[in-house]
Amino acid sequence: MTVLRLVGVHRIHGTDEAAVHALRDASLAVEPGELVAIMGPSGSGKSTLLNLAGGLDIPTGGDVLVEGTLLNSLSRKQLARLRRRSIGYVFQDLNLIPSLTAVENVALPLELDGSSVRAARQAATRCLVDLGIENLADRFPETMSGGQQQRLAIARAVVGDRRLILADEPTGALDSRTGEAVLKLLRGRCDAGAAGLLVTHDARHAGWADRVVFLRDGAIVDASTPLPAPDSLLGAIR
Ligand SMILES: Nc1ncnc2c1ncn2[C@@H]1O[C@H](COP(=O)(O)OP(=O)(O)OP(=O)(O)O)[C@@H](O)[C@H]1O
Repeated sequence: MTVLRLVGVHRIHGTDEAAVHALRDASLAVEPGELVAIMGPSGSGKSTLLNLAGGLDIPTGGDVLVEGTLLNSLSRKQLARLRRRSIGYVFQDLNLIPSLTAVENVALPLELDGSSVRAARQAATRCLVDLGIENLADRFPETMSGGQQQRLAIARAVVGDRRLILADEPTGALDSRTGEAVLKLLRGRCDAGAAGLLVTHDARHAGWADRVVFLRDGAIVDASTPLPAPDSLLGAIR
């Protein structure tokens, strides 16, 4: 089943003269296993698209469906539950909880969703193992490098088998090698069956995606296959 579908989606912020048409008639489908990069100039609507896909914002027109469920047909409570269960976010601002260890940070969304502490810890540990970062399990975020924190944020986004992963410039200020390692984790989750949307300004990062969707002034103006990322950068870690 298509994991994410946008059908003729519009988002207008503000009203009258102050109105900004942040997204215009955007249609997009992302299937299981696909990683789609979203590129475009600053202000072209990339974050708006991501927020709408994740149910953090409501379209002014059109439909957003996650695994066939129309988001604007849900009550607030149902939407919150769907977001917790099906959608993982990785933002530049990582929002890791400093007083919790890595495994506790990753377990938290599952506990909030009603899992027992024990089951949540087990699932979090499995997730850290899957992502190859189990060595971080008992560390607190402040003792980790930026790249380790970013990998942890990805673990928290994908724990519990979330089907849709939304990443807004997830490599932030990381050096290119660490950034590529973070993208490799995202790619791996998509290869394992999740659907991913990756907002990036960097064409090399888009090289990890199956498709690139270009936005300009809120409209999808092109969709293409990305250029392969240079072997020199990827050879060592892919
Ligand atoms: N809450 C808001 N109120 C008013 N205008 C907004 C709001 N959020 C976004 N916009 C406007 O909508 C347009 C699209 O913004 P958006 O953040 O989606 O672009 P972006 O492509 O993600 O930009 P960047 O690359 O700089 O993050 C911009 O003109 C922005 O100023």
